[in-house]
Amino acid sequence: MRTAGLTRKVKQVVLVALMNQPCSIPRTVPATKPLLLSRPPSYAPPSAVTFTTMNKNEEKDHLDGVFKQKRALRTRVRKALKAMDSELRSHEDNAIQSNVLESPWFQSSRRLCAYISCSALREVDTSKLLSEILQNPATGDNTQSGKRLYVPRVEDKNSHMRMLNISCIDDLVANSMNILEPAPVDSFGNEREDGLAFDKSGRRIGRGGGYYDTFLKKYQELAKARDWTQPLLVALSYSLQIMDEEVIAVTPNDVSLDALVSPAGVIPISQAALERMKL
Ligand SMILES: Nc1nc2c(c(=O)[nH]1)N(C=O)[C@@H](CNc1ccc(C(=O)N[C@@H](CCC(=O)O)C(=O)O)cc1)CN2
Ligand SMILES: Nc1ncnc2c1ncn2[C@@H]1O[C@H](COP(=O)(O)OP(=O)(O)OP(=O)(O)O)[C@@H](O)[C@H]1O
Repeated sequence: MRTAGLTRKVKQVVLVALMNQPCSIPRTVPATKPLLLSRPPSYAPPSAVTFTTMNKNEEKDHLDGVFKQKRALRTRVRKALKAMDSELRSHEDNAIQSNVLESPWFQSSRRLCAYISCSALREVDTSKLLSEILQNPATGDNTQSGKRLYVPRVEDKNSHMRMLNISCIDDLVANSMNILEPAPVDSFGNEREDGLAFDKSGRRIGRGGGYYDTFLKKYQELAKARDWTQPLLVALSYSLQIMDEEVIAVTPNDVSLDALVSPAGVIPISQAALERMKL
């Protein structure tokens, strides 16, 4: 991964696509009351799966159970999102983006990784955030002011995704899934800079491709090896996507969130988020 220009003190934030990525919140977290989409499934695995106590067959059965639960939850959340009232959706899109724009951690961040929302997939809108970031660009290697934006580009079907730097919305073209993403080279034929990353806490579930988990794990390891500050992993979430704790089944490969932004406000989860967000 090319990481030119990333320094350990630079403030980085990653905004995660939360189309059907419900998150569980520890009960100790203040702020908004989590909405329970459904009752917890009868089979709720522990958060840290202790594979060491399982033999190979038990491990396989356990993982199959977890993936089955994830599929069922994805289907339920997808349906709830499709049925969501369009006025409520638009109200929540605005509230979530305002909450991000008003946050000191967003304002002070210098490198942001954000998904390009796809309304057909009912993802929380990011258009206002993207415009704000692109209107206030960092110039050259100056990381003291302005922001750099990195957006996802799927590289192959083996869950590989990169986060590439763009400086203008016109840098994006629709891919085979009808999601906008950047070409690997810019209009001058130069390779785009890539980079980004995260930390531990809130559970999440994605679309099942493993793209985010693979990417985040790799970046976390890189940041650790280079002694960089771990970036904040922040999920944008409609109210109905926020689950009670332990509802989401996880495997050891699932990367946890630092914080959620719901229409009602910012919900810090990890210690890193509590420190950086200082509510
Ligand atoms: N805006 C956005 N960009 C993103 C992602 C994302 O979830 N949202 N990704 C995150 O991985 C990566 C692309 N992966 C994707 C994986 C599945 C689908 C998708 O359309 N899934 C359908 C179900 C398809 C099926 O029937 O299996 C869906 O979720 O409804 C889209 C993107 C990178 N870019
Ligand atoms: N029964 C299974 N055993 C082992 N691996 C599986 C099984 N079912 C699915 N997988 C794989 O696990 C990977 C990650 O799935 P997971 O549910 O963690 O994705 P996700 O967190 O929803 O995706 P993303 O990280 O893109 O948001 C996928 O590549 C999937 O193919």
